[in-house]
Amino acid sequence: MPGTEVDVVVIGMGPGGEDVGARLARAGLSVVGVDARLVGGECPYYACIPTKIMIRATDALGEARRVDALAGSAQVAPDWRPVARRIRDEATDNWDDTVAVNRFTDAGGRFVRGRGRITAPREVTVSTSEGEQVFTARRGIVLNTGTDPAVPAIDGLVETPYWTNRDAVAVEEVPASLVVLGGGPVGCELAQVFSRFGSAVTVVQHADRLLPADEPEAGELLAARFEAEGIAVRTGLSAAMVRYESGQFAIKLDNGEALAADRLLVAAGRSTDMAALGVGAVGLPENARGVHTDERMRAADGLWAIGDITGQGAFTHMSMYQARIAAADILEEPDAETADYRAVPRVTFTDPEIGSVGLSEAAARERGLSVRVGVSQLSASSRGFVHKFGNEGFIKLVEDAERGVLVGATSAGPNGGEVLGALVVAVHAEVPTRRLAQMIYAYPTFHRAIEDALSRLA
Ligand SMILES: Cc1cc2nc3c(=O)[nH]c(=O)nc-3n(C[C@H](O)[C@H](O)[C@H](O)COP(=O)(O)OP(=O)(O)OC[C@H]3O[C@@H](n4cnc5c(N)ncnc54)[C@H](O)[C@@H]3O)c2cc1C
Ligand SMILES: NC(=O)c1ccc[n+]([C@@H]2O[C@H](COP(=O)([O-])OP(=O)(O)OC[C@H]3O[C@@H](n4cnc5c(N)ncnc54)[C@H](O)[C@@H]3O)[C@@H](O)[C@H]2O)c1
Repeated sequence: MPGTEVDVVVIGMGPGGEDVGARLARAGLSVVGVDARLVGGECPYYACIPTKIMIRATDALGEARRVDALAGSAQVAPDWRPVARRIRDEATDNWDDTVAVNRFTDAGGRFVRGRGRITAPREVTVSTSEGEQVFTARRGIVLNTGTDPAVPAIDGLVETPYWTNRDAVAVEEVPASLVVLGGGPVGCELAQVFSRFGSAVTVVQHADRLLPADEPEAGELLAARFEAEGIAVRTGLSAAMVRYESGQFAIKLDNGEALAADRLLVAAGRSTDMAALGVGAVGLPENARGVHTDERMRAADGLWAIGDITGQGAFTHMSMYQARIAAADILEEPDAETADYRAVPRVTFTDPEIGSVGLSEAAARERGLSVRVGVSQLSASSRGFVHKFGNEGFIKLVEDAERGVLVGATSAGPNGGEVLGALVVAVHAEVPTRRLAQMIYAYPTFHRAIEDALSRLA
């Protein structure tokens, strides 16, 4: 079928898709952006922004509860309504993307709401509420279709009104009790949010620890804090059966243990459907979990892929980073930047915050590097002494001893994600650990623990 000719079609307008589309349109290309749901993707409407608004409120509650120990007395009466209101009114415009669509069309792009599918090389067919539209993309197609919440194959689960992150961000009332299936970043962040707002929360985690992608010390730290705050954590377990009757979930774990809760949040990872995107039409495997790209984000002739589907880290900053690289390649910019994944930062915004960059100790050893590790506890630092309640955390450094540079680091504790910034520079710029040890670290800060961890490298 002959289609409308344009320069580029962007399928999926997540953070990176919106960015690459606007960059190309501003550069004078004719760009069609296609999204089946909301322009901006998961991050502003269902993920980063609404959950971080929840966490801002949760952190305020956590600090207020420390007043009695530090500064007199404070009565804390959590109220979810301001949180729900901020998410609905300030963050998501009641899940309306008019502002984002206008931002894209003001940049010169054309937006089509519908589901896009690659039907031939450089050809996209979009199913809209008014029928099908076909576009031929002279320069090519950019895929930024993201992921959906994975729903594990558990007996009875799909017949129940379980929540995913998309439901959890829109709740108007905090449930009295909640089971969270999955102890990754989504499960951990939301478990603490609902617990601090009064829910009785149990986290059921299949892996043997919370946040298994991070250093083991991070999972242990978080499990200890969860236990102290009354969040039950069951690791090494999953649900074998789920039922929903009379407003209650009945969950049978695979060790036979029975749990009951008002709500069940499924936070067990993400899924993709490559076959539905039609990647087979350009010779890519349809049963893959994502799309493999080169360092210019090229996936096939006339096809670029960015964001979660590239498997380089499901983060908004990754999607935006790759968008910049893909745009430069499509625009054939001289000396265009290429992708470098040595220093990918990630922060789980629990209290304590868990920030990490680069390789974990185990990953560095698996690569055969000659590893030295240095760990410093924040509670033993001057700032930790001053901070007292809520001072748990650590800095862990992973050095490639042969080259004398850091290849990975973790910063866990109060403002752990902010302290991480210095470590991201160190890993990214390969600053010699000798130079880092000669730096002056302000007293008494949490980041001064980096100096202590450097002195412990062994
Ligand atoms: C609860 C939660 C919290 C998170 N918090 C953070 C955080 O604090 N920091 C962080 O960096 N990351 C966070 N993330 C991850 C972050 O949301 C994603 O990495 C980010 O949204 C980037 O995804 P993306 O660019 O791949 O696309 P997405 O944001 O997933 O967007 C993809 C878009 O493509 C559209 N689409 C899909 N298929 C089609 C199709 N066939 N046709 C048309 N349109 C289609 C979808 O409708 C969607 O709008 C969080 C994720 C979750 C679930
Ligand atoms: N702050 C952030 O940057 C942030 C926040 C949230 C999510 N994210 C990103 O979004 C992505 C999705 O996060 P996520 O936490 O949903 O996924 P995840 O894959 O990181 O974690 C899911 C966890 O669920 C567990 N699990 C899987 N099946 C299970 C089952 N049947 N029963 C019990 N546990 C089970 C796994 O062991 C795993 O640890 C991640 O890649 C993450 O990096 C980032």
